[in-house]
This record gives sequence, C-alpha cells and structure tokens, in this order.
Amino acid sequence: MQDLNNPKLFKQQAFIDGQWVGANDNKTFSVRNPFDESVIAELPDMGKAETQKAIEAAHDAFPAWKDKTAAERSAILRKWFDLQMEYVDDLGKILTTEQGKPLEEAKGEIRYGASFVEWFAEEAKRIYGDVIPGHAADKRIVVIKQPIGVVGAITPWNFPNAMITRKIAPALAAGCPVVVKPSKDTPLSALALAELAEQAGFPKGVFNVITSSNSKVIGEEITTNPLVKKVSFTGSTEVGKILMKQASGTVKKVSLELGGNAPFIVFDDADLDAAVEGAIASKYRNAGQTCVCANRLYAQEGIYDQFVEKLAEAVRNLKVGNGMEKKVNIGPLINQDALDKVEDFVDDAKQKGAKVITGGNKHKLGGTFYEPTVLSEANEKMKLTHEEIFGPVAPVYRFKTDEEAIKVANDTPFGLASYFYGRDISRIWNVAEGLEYGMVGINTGMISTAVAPFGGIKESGMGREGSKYGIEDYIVIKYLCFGI
Ligand SMILES: NC(=O)C1=CN([C@@H]2O[C@H](COP(=O)(O)OP(=O)(O)OC[C@H]3O[C@@H](n4cnc5c(N)ncnc54)[C@H](O)[C@@H]3O)[C@@H](O)[C@H]2O)C=CC1
Ligand SMILES: O=C(O)[C@H](O)CS(=O)(=O)O
Repeated sequence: MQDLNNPKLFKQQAFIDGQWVGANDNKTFSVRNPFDESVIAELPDMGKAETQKAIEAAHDAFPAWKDKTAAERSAILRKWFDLQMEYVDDLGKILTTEQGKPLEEAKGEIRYGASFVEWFAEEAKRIYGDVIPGHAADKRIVVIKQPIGVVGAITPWNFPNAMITRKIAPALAAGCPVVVKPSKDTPLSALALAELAEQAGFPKGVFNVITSSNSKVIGEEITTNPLVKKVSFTGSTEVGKILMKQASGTVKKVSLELGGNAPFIVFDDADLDAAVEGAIASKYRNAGQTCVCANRLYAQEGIYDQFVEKLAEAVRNLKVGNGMEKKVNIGPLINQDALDKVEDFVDDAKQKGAKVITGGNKHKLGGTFYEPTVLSEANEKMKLTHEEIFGPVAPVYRFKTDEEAIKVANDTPFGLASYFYGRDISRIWNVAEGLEYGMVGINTGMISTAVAPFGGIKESGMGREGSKYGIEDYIVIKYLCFGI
C-alpha cells in the first residue's frame, strides 16, 4: 500500500449526517491498488437503509442550509477550496493510490476539481432573478430562483475527485444538500473531500458520502426516493439511461455527463507539431480513460503519413509505469476488464486492416498496463470507431475534404467533445459550427475548465457543469405575480 502520509484524510468509513459510520451489518468491501491489486482499504458496504438515512439527513439539513445567506455559503465553499489546495499533495497521493494515474496528473485533477469549488463559491452570490414589466397596469412580475432540494450524485472512477466537486460545488452553492455515491473502485477521494468539508464547516447532513459495492441498489434508492429532487450522474451512457428511466417515476430533474466518441481532425493547413502535442494531451491523459479523449483521429490525405509518423514518434517517448514514480506519463488501466476491452479493440482493428505503427500489446510491466499505441489505416468497420476505447490507443483515419471530415466526425450517437486543427478562418468557423458536439477544441487538445459549460448533446447527456450555466442545474425558477 502506498504511504498515504496523512491518515486524517485516509478514511475507511462512510460519512452520513456528519458522522463517520460503518454499514448497518458491518459488511465491508475492498478497495484495491490498480498497480498490484493489493488491498488499500476496507470500506462499509452499504445498502438501501443507509442510503435512506443519508437522504433523510440531507432532507433535514436542507431548510437551514438554503436559508443561509449566499455570502455564508460562499465563505464555507471558499474555506473548502482553501483546504483542498492546502492538502493537494495528500489528496493527489490518495487519488493515485486508488485510481492509478500519475501523481502529477492526480494533483492536476485536485487543482481542477478545486477550481469548481472556487468558481461556485463566487457564483453562489450571483444567483440573480428578474423583474419583468407587468402585463397589465395593476400587475408586477418578479422571477426568483430557489435551490431545487436534495441532490443525489453518482460519479465515476476515472476522475474520483473532480467529477464530485464539478457536480456538488454548484449544488452546495445554490443551497442544496448532497448525497454522493462514488465508484466502488475509487471512493477514498470522495471521503477525503468529506473530511475537508467537515473541517470547512458544512453543517451536518449537507454533504453525505455513501460507500458500496452494490451501485444498483444505491442508485435505485437515489433515483426513486421522493425526498431526492435532483439526480446528477457522470458515467457511461448505458448507466445514464437506466438512471434517467428510474428517475422518471418521480419526475426528478437529471443532469447526465455521459460517454463520448471524440473526433480529432487534422487539416492540411494545421501546424502538425501543435496537432501532435494536442493529440498526445487529449488522447493519452489518464491512460486514455476520459470521456473527452480523442477517440478517432482524422488526418487529411495530404498530411496523413507525416502526421502519423510525428504522432508515433511522440508516443514512443511516453513513459509507462507506477503513477507514484517521477516522469511517468501512462499508468495502468483501472481493471482487467478495461485491459481486455482495449486488447479486443486492437485485435479487431488489426483484423480489419489497421497497421500498428507503435505499441499494440499489453505492456511488459504486466498487470493492467497497456502500451501507448498508434494505429494507421483505421476505417469505420472497426469496433473502436463506434465505441469509447477508454485506453491509450489512437486510430488514425484518412479523409479528403472538409465536408467529409464533418460528416464522419458527426457519424456517432455521442456528442460530447470534439477537436480540430487548422488555420483558415472560414474553415474554422464552418467546421466549428458543423460539428454536433457540446464542446469543440480548436487548435487545442485541452478544453476542460471551470469557467466554461462542460457537457454534451445527443447520447452524451444533458445539463452543464462549470461556468455561469452550471448552477442552473440545481435551481428552480418561480415567478411572483403581484396585483397592485
Ligand atoms: N461526460 C463526462 O463528464 C464523463 C463521462 N464518463 C463516462 O463514464 C464511463 C466510465 O466510467 P465508469 O465509472 O466505468 O462508468 P459507469 O457508468 O460504469 O459507472 C459510473 C458510476 O455509476 C455507478 N453505477 C453503475 N451502474 C449503476 C446502476 N445500475 N445504478 C446506479 N449506479 C450505477 C458506478 O458505481 C459509478 O459510481 C465512460 O463511458 C466515460 O465516458 C466518465 C467521466 C466523465
Ligand atoms: O472524462 C472525464 O471524466 C472528465 O470530464 C474529463 S475532464 O473534465 O477532466 O477533461
């Protein structure tokens, strides 16, 4: 087990109603280190009853929390941000230990996640309404915004810190108490956030963390309990659809940050070195395990061979290893299933004509490490064209015209992130407006920030996280009509 040098942040209990507690039946589940499968923690394996308790605690905490002034909530969020920044190293170590990403990347996630807390500490004070000119001489209309109520948040393993703060910072800022269910693979980061939330002064019941190996049971309670007014989910499209269906029974508002299939288009007027740099950043971050990773790389025919070779040269320089070691760029995949899926994608692609330019095998380190890979001659018959690879594999496709690039890029039910490199201003506007995605990176492979509205369209979800728009997901609008 890694030396988690701050025992205060390394919690092995769930956090409900301001108490650190075990499961009612004292059952636990193991959290394992993805480097060597060693057990790093035993956590409460909770179920329906504990989830109900957490939801009731949040419900009971709602009136006092929403009645605090915006400035009071803002101050507590700001303190929480300050604590996260103070403990960035400890939080990063916990994250790398349970998720596997390189420590510097983990610390980057902590800073990114904390930036949402900082942002919404400020936005808490800007939840403005409207005054609307009356529709009659004796009428006056005022629009007010109020917190929606108890929020249930379910989050994935690939960004165990930031996917929580990106969701609950706006909820808490708006005046909503939250019940969080992190992934069973990476719950420790959520518990460390709860410890710092307690230190920051969040009242009991406002921030609750349920730990469980049975996400289905917890999810059913969160999506059907009438005390929960909002479900916010980040994860696969498949699970998002299940949760949306379950939430419909009580007509809960849902925010869904789901899967992606990002195109990364390189036009013949692109700066190829910049495009390679952007492709490395977008494709291989978190070992390719992000929803906004470039999933399909398209290079215009005139620069195809040059781009492939430059990309492969850069990929060969990526260092694979234990995320705790310095200069490591690529950690292990989260589990054996993930490794098997990546192997299957590459085998299928090779059978259908792909050429391995570099990588293409399980890494000699063993475990769930995979070689950073570049495949040329990719085509639409291959499985990895239509599914999230969620691994360090870059298939490169050829295209001839701008119109063809837009068409193939849009040929997916997903619509989260997209990227392209080019310099002609008319081309940039035509392509940016033609891409059917929630986000477009233009001459950059890194687009995620708290100041912008992160989210997708089509089967990549609904709702936005970050920016001035992010808080709207946790607000209800009410208008007051005054007869005078
Ligand atoms: N759009 C975005 O911002 C993001 C999307 N994702 C997507 O998430 C997927 C990878 O993350 P995973 O954790 O493997 O996704 P997942 O959908 O398997 O799990 C996500 C969360 O849902 C829980 N869950 C699973 N089945 C459930 C059920 N039946 N009821 C209730 N909860 C359930 C899991 O325990 C976990 O906490 C990829 O598709 C990726 O694209 C991941 C991160 C960000
Ligand atoms: O894929 C994810 O989990 C994140 O949304 C990616 S990012 O926001 O860190 O870019």
